Amino acid sequence: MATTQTHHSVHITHKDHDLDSLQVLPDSYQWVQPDLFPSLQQHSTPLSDTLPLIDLSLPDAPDLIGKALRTWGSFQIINHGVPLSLIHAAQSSAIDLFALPTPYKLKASRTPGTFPGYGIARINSFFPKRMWSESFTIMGSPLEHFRHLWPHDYSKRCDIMAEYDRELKSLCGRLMWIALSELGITREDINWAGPNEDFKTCNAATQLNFYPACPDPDRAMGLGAHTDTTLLTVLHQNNTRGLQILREGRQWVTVEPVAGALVVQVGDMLQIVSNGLYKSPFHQAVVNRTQKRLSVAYLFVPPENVEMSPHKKLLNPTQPPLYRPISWTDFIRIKSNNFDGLSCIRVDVKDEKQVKVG
Ligand SMILES: C=C1C[C@]23C[C@H]1CC[C@H]2[C@@]12CCC[C@@](C)(C(=O)O1)[C@H]2[C@@H]3C(=O)O
Ligand SMILES: O=C(O)CCC(=O)C(=O)O
Ligand SMILES: [Fe+2]
Repeated sequence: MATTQTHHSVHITHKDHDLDSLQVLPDSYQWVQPDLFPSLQQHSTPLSDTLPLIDLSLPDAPDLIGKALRTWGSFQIINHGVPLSLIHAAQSSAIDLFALPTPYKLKASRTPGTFPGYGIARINSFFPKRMWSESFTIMGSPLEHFRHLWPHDYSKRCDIMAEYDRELKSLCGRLMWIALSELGITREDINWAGPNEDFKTCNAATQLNFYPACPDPDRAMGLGAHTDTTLLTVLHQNNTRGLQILREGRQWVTVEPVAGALVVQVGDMLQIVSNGLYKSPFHQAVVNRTQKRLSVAYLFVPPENVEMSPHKKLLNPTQPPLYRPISWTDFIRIKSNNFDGLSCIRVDVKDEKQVKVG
């Protein structure tokens, strides 16, 4: 069961395992599925569904996106405008990074209490066992870290990541307006989209995730089930399966890799703004015996210190706000101690009648 207790540090030290070199799965990696989804066992009829794949260049895209957001909280897109060459360049930097000798990677480790750098996922602290993965987080410029990793070759790689950030930020801005207009929210209704109303004042992190081939994949977990603390997450996975999304709280559905496609997911902050009409789906990444897997996730978050709240256009006496206003900075702090962050900011049922709507 995921608890608020920290089981072990999320900072890698030289004593940690080099996953590539292990022939058997150590006990510390033998995953215990948390008791988070009790209904998973009760339903034996499979939902024979696949995640919607939407062509962003077609006129019916907004309508299809609206439907996918209300049901899955996720979809894949093609013809999204992000150059494939750029996606591949980012991916190949990630491949090079994780292939570096461990001492190099450790020189670029996350410092405690901060997000950027090399290490293991923040959510590891909520689970009793270790996850079969490594990650590198970029927030702002990766220059200081990249200088350690590639002393002679960091500048070109910084440029690629800066370009990736620009392209993905502009895609996220487009997707935000589609998601909001499907709820009847227009440009006049949002005061935190920035001077050009393109959400460029939002922040973002690019997370490189690496899952080495695993000697005992059925008993291991790449990245445990979680929801993202974002408005939107836009993810590219290489051609190896692994990402699974929890459908209707009752079945894990594998997201099939589609060349050049990007997976879009609702994060907790958009669940708050949409007052629960869009839900951030639980997702996890499983591993396999023969292939290494790589994903590049773009985590798009609200501007700093701006409170997000259920949008007033969505509220009425029968639909009161479900969450109290909160900034990303305060919410990520809550989530660092609580696995289920949203339940901490839910407006109590008994208080609901007293909340003024308008
Ligand atoms: C912008 C973000 C979002 C973060 C924190 C910060 C930088 C790294 C992100 C992730 C990426 C991997 C899953 C996650 C759960 C994790 O452990 O680190 C994410 C987390 C969150 O969504 O809460
Ligand atoms: O590797 C994946 O497919 C999932 C990554 C993920 O969930 C994340 O980075 O937040
Ligand atoms: Fe995630």
